[in-house]
Amino acid sequence: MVGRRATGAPAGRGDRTDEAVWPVGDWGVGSDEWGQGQLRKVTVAAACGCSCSAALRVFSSISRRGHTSAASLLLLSPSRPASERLLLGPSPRFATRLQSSSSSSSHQSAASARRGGRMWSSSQASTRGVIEVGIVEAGPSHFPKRPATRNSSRLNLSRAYAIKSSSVGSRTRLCLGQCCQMKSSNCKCKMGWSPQPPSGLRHHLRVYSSASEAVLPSQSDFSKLLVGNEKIGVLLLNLGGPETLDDVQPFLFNLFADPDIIRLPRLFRFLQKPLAQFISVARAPKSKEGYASIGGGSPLRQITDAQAEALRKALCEKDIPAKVYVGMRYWHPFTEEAIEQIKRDGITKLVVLPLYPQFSISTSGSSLRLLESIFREDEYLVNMQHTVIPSWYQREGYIKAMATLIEKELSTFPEPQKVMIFFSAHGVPLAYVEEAGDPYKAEMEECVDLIMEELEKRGIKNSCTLAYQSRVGPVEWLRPYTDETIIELGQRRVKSLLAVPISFVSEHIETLEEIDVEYKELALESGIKHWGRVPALGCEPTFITDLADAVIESLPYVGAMAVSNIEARQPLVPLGSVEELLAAYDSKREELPPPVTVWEWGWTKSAETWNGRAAMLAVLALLVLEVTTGKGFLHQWGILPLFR
Ligand SMILES: C=CC1=C(C)c2cc3[nH]c(cc4nc(cc5[nH]c(cc1n2)c(C)c5CCC(=O)O)C(CCC(=O)O)=C4C)c(C)c3C=C
Ligand SMILES: [Fe+2]
Repeated sequence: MVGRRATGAPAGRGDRTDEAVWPVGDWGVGSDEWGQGQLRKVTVAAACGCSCSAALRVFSSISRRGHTSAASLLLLSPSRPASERLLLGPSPRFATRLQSSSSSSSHQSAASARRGGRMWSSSQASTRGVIEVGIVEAGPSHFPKRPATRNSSRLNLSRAYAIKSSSVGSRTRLCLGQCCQMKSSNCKCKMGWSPQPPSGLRHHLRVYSSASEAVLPSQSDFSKLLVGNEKIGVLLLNLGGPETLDDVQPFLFNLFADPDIIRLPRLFRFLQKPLAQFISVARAPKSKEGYASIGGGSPLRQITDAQAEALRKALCEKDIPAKVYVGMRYWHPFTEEAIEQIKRDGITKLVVLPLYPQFSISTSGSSLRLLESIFREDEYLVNMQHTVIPSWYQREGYIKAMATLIEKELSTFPEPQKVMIFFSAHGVPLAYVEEAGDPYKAEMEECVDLIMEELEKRGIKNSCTLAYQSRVGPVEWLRPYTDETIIELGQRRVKSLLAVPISFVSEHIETLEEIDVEYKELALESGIKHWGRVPALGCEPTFITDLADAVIESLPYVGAMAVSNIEARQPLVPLGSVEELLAAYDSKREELPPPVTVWEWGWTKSAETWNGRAAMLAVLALLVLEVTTGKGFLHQWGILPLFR
């Protein structure tokens, strides 16, 4: 990855919407509940990015339920020429792009081509604020009445509102961000739900029905449409960290007892807790040293709480009254505690938002797995509608916020254009990516591409590198390693490095100690003359606003539709239920080899690690023996007494 450069602008970003391509007469909302049997034509449309994938997901749900024979889905993106319509067959897998060849070259950037040319992917759409329309046509026989289910992810087409914003263009964002922003001092919903959204908001929203077309009156504005009588909750998921030095060992125990962190083969699962106990006790002294050096505990809780409050305010300013909860995976406030509070508050719609921009089995995946087990066993939660935003590294607001931080930090260097931008991501064991299909590495690389593209648009053309930090244990992790890369860059006479922590959105031990202290020291020793570090996003306003937009964009789909990303051929679905996301993921997953018991002889990469460790142990044992007994090779050769 060293020296990778991102070129070109993503397709369609910033394109002006052409009203002419909107088949206005043809689209509308099926006002019937799913399965009334009267629906001849249903249009699923929504603004702002999630629509394309949402339409795909509706279509895919229909396909999966066997109602496919006459159904077809036409996706129209107003930010693209009419020639780029997608006609989807019985499954999105067989998507055919109509007349795509004529337009693809002009609209597909090098970066999107590198990412597989997913011109219709929701991730790109949501990055761009595109409005897209999907039309499902089917006769009554294709919409048989569905029995009511307890499944929280049931498909309910009446919830798929058609929304059209009059201010079309690259920044449509459901209109809310532009014409309805209120100053935080005006924010009425301090701690709960405002009974009525403020009146006088002009959303320019039009809701179409298959029979008629009507402009929404102001009191039935968009936020009311989304919120209605629902009590909306947002659950922020994060890892958690020890708040005192006494918390360190039990925190480490919780972490290593997680089968998504230390993966043992089924047969050895009974060893999970004893192993966690052993490793946590063994690692605690080193970890404690680290936490002691950053003030005696992790700042993660405080920062995440502040982000939750900032997000609540941002949502409130956008007329979406919601409660925001924090659920940590390995320390207080535990996810279980957050869920109890959600139940006590009577939340009816929940948006689950992991605070990791990129998805990994070991982070968001682990928290979702926990949620799944909690949801499955609880009557209230089974019936509560929810959706998950599994990763959001591609969102425009996040990318721009990161670019702005980098730009600002670059300007502090004596020669900004000569600085190498050093993206350092938390690593994961290689087997997660190569054997278990963790999308983490792919998402990380795409994320770096997007940030570099954004910087390039601002005229910043520095070189960059991506490496992985914080490896733990004897297995091989994602390469290149941060420490080795720093040394290599020093040898290549790179003189200025700007470290960018890319997998975290808050400061914690791995930024404050590992990057700021250990890697800085290593860099200076390796010949780097100028070192800088970009701060984590924390409560940076552009970032928080973007998270709020992500939540708002997901609301029409809470409980309405969810389908596997794999089925829809997305890099990762922007939305889905916990259950379906994990089901999709699990169906692809292979059992990982055990991380600790792997032993290979020969000169493979992992054998190198193990053989090296075995040799070190043997040498150490000989040394101890020699020092304690005073006999051995070193004494015979007269070497050891020299050190006395
Ligand atoms: C994207 C972020 C993270 C990934 C991926 C991740 C994977 C991962 N981590 C460990 C082991 C440890 N992680 C520890 C702390 C820690 N890790 C992350 C983030 C990711 N981990 C955070 C935010 C924190 C909390 C830091 C804090 O301030 O408290 C620790 C404890 C700290 C230490 O002793 O170094 C360990 C251990 C593994 C094994 C893993 C993937 C399998
Ligand atoms: Fe970690």
